[in-house]
Amino acid sequence: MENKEITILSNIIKRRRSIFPVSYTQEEVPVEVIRQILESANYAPTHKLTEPWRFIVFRNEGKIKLGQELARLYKESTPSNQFLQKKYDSITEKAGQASCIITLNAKLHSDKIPEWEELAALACAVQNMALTAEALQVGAYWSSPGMIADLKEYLNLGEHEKCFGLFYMGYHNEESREAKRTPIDEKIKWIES
Ligand SMILES: Cc1cc2nc3c(=O)[nH]c(=O)nc-3n(C[C@H](O)[C@H](O)[C@H](O)COP(=O)(O)O)c2cc1C
Repeated sequence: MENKEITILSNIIKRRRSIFPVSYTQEEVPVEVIRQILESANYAPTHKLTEPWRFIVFRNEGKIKLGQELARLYKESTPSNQFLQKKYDSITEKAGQASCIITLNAKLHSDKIPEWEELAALACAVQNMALTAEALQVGAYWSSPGMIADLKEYLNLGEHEKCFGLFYMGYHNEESREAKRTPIDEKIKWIES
């Protein structure tokens, strides 16, 4: 008998693609849908149950201001001979195109476990979000521009909190596309004796 659960899960995993703001429609992702996506994040595995994932959801004027701050940080941190006006403009444009931007933060517990384990747990949480978004037909992608290292003050993060990315989301009109991956067999070694 066909196992429906594995078929559904496998389809969602393989179908999920990073969908970028340029493809988002202007239809708003409702707060309940955002909450449903974040609820999935909360079920990620977590060593010593530190549950390090923390999120700040930017919508409406909030996301526009975040875009302006990211653009300002880009300008501030880029030598004038490397500064690109096109890139500067695209940062605020992306914030305008997205329905919401979620900052992907982690609360570190350096007395309990190393930072990489907290980051790994956050990444598991983000994958849960991405798969849930796909199942709800919401486009999303994890963005990790250099400016996130300088966002701490703007985000008012605690002493032990760190930002590891931005999760852009929006309904979209993109055709489904195949994943670009080399075969898994090239990445597995079997040892049986
Ligand atoms: C930790 C992490 C950071 C990423 N940062 C960026 C980024 O800054 N810019 C970008 O265009 N894509 C970023 N991506 C998305 C990748 O480009 C994308 O996952 C990859 O091209 C594979 O495509 P797929 O997600 O559609 O399978 C990031 C993905 C991960 C997991």
